[in-house]
Amino acid sequence: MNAVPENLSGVFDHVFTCMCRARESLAPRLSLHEVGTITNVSTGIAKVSGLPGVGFDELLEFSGGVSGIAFNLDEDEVGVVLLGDYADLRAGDEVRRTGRVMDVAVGEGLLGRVIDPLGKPLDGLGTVAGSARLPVERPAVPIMERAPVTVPLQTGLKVVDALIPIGRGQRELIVGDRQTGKTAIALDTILNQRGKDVLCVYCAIGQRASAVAKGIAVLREHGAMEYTVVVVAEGSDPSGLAFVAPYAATSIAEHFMEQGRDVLIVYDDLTQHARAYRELSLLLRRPPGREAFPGDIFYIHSRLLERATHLCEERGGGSLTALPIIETEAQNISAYIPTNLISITDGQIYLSPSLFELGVLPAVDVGKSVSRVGGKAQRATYRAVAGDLKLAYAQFEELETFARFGARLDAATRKTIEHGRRIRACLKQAESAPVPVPAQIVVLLALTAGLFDEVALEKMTEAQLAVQAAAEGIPAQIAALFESDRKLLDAEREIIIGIAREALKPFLPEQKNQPVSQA
Ligand SMILES: Nc1ncnc2c1ncn2[C@@H]1O[C@H](COP(=O)(O)OP(=O)(O)OP(=O)(O)O)[C@@H](O)[C@H]1O
Repeated sequence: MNAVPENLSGVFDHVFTCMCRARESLAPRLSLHEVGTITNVSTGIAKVSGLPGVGFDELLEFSGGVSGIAFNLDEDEVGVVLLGDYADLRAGDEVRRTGRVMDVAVGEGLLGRVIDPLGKPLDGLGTVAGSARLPVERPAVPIMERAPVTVPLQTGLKVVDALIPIGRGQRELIVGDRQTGKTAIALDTILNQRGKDVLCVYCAIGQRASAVAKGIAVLREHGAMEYTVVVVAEGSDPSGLAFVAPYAATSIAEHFMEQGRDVLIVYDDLTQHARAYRELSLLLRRPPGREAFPGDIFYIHSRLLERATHLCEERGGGSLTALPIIETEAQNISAYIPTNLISITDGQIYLSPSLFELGVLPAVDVGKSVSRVGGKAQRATYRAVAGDLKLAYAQFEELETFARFGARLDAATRKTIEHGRRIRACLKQAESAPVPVPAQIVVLLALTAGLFDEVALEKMTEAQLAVQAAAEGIPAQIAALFESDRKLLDAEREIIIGIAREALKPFLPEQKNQPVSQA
């Protein structure tokens, strides 16, 4: 306690100071809150008046805990996209400004969780413990802070890793008709990141609840949820949630990337995202353009995918690889949304319904697929084998069309076709069964060396599984080279081919199944 001064004026001073302090502590703290009213509510949209100071993208609070984003700022009305159940909202209800933009919880606590784009848990495992919050809309990393794509992101799918390689920090589109295995490719890639120090974010947009549950079950079954965050906006959720879902998922992924981690994000799928945005824009009476999409439909996807990158060393060297999925109708990849996405991304994996019907799974059409930057990230061993393979496969596809007409073929052409059929058989792969790098390399080397050419087509699946299993026998010092930038020496190649030859013995015709002399 302060001592009371001895002279009288000092006492007055002291009393006065105390009174001032007391008044300050009693004074009510006033802060201004703008409160508006709803003038109209329709499907996922509200019109609000009486908020003259509201900013674009500002988060607004409605009664019942529903939030919304200020989307259209007109002179006397604000068009708001609703982010929750709007059934109880009525014209005349109050709307409050929050003075902030929408943000989402981020951090390690989200790994293994299934959440909605607002960060609410959907898995019944209690509240989500984020370590920080980040705005859902963030500017992309400036060019000067980006590094070239140099490290491969193994998908575990032979056809992709060998022929359409993806690098960490790349954006590779997965495009195809309905039910052609688009989700399966993305999920397999996530499964293959187990033990590879890559965190994953799977963002399901506008899908049926059963399809999402199936995907999550696959991830759980293979122990992939430990390093994965699942962000879900189901088909039955308001369009506003579907619209913000990929941005929120990207902020979650970016947080890991900024800590120097490698991250993979899957957007399944952006066709539904574009449709949700079209619905909101039409309800907000924005002018429709081609296919009734609003004028800024390209921008909503480019600003999203531009956030995927490989950061330079000064920024921690993390990376964010994006696998957006797009659904086409009747194989029309030149429709509006697919062409937009093709031009934004660094390549595409095209899935063909005709290959799917023929049972060539994954149904990747190698001719229409491309990876514009991943080739530079591909390891030297892969590049050496994959170069020959791509050429041989392209030749085969061309010749196969002629062969269908029953034309009489010369011996060389027949050989090319038979070899091509074996390449196709080797690139087939079951779902949820990613193949590790050594097993892929031994199969690909055996293929290019023509070892499979003597195996009957109907025995190919079994034969290549045997070769894959034999990869266990590759000496450790050679297996270590697969991760390095050095090409295999001829002697090392021979060792691997010898292992494959041994594994293939039981599948060769009788007369060939003799002990092979070294000569
Ligand atoms: N490599 C594979 N081997 C066997 N079956 C597969 C393979 N890839 C996909 N499938 C099967 O094909 C079907 C369609 O796969 P998926 O759901 O991934 O396709 P989609 O194109 O994502 O479908 P949608 O258009 O509904 O999103 C599924 O039943 C899946 O099990």
